[in-house]
Amino acid sequence: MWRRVASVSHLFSHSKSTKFNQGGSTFKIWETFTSESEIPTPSKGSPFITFVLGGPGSGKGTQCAKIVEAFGFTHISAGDLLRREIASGSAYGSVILSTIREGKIVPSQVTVQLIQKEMESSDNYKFLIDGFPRSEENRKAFEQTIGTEPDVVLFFDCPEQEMVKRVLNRNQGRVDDNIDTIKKRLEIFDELNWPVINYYSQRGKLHKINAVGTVDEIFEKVRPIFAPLSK
Ligand SMILES: Nc1ncnc2c1ncn2[C@@H]1O[C@H](COP(=O)(O)OP(=O)(O)O)[C@@H](O)[C@H]1O
Ligand SMILES: Nc1ccn([C@@H]2O[C@H](COP(=O)(O)OP(=O)(O)O)[C@@H](O)[C@H]2O)c(=O)n1
Ligand SMILES: [Mg+2]
Repeated sequence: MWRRVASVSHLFSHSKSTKFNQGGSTFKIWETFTSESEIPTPSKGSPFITFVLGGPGSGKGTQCAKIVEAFGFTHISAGDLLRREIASGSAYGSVILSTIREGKIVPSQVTVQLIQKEMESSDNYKFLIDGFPRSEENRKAFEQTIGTEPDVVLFFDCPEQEMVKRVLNRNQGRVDDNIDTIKKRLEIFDELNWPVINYYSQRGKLHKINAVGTVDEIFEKVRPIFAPLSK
């Protein structure tokens, strides 16, 4: 199993701040530009962790598949792990299912344990953790249990209308891909996601990517972030 050896500092040559309103409060996020940010050098023996954030239908899973192909990451989708848990008939299955149906967030303890098991059973050291953390609670639980922070955080920024259109056309038979659940998921995303984004933005780890365009166009914005890594 891998063990974290040392953290590497992150240098960002360029950043700007943007103000936005959320629930009546004003937040300021520091944006870093993907083309001008540097990522730490990964080494075998310590995990290189990328969190992949974005609303439902923003294209996280689709871009993860491209990153895996180009850069040899192991893709761990929190949603897929939870759906697998339901399908396996586990004791947590029914509570996970009703939580997903309501568009809410499964208790972090459950999700982090599933992610930890996947990481520990992998021979790889480069991980894409997709759809996680979806809340500050998720983020803190990961840090406490795994004992480390991500090296890179991607945020696929997509307008709501586009996300709704994509989710309704996804056609994977998911219980949460219907208009009622999508509305709830977007509300929860809006409420819980921004503090996480803000946190990583302030730590200089956030790469915000405009998720509108073709899959290939978006991947061309992702590619330079990982270019220093070999497959
Ligand atoms: N850039 C894109 N333009 C149009 N449709 C897309 C794009 N990226 C992904 N999709 C489609 O949108 C749906 C949601 O994509 P997915 O990768 O599952 O998003 P997420 O994991 O963020 O929910 C899928 O049907 C996918 O094929
Ligand atoms: N960290 C996470 C990730 C997903 N989930 C649940 O799983 C659902 C589906 O997550 P997903 O990542 O597969 O969804 P998409 O954003 O890919 O559409 C979420 O709406 C939550 O109900 C969670 O509770 N906690
Ligand atoms: Mg997904």
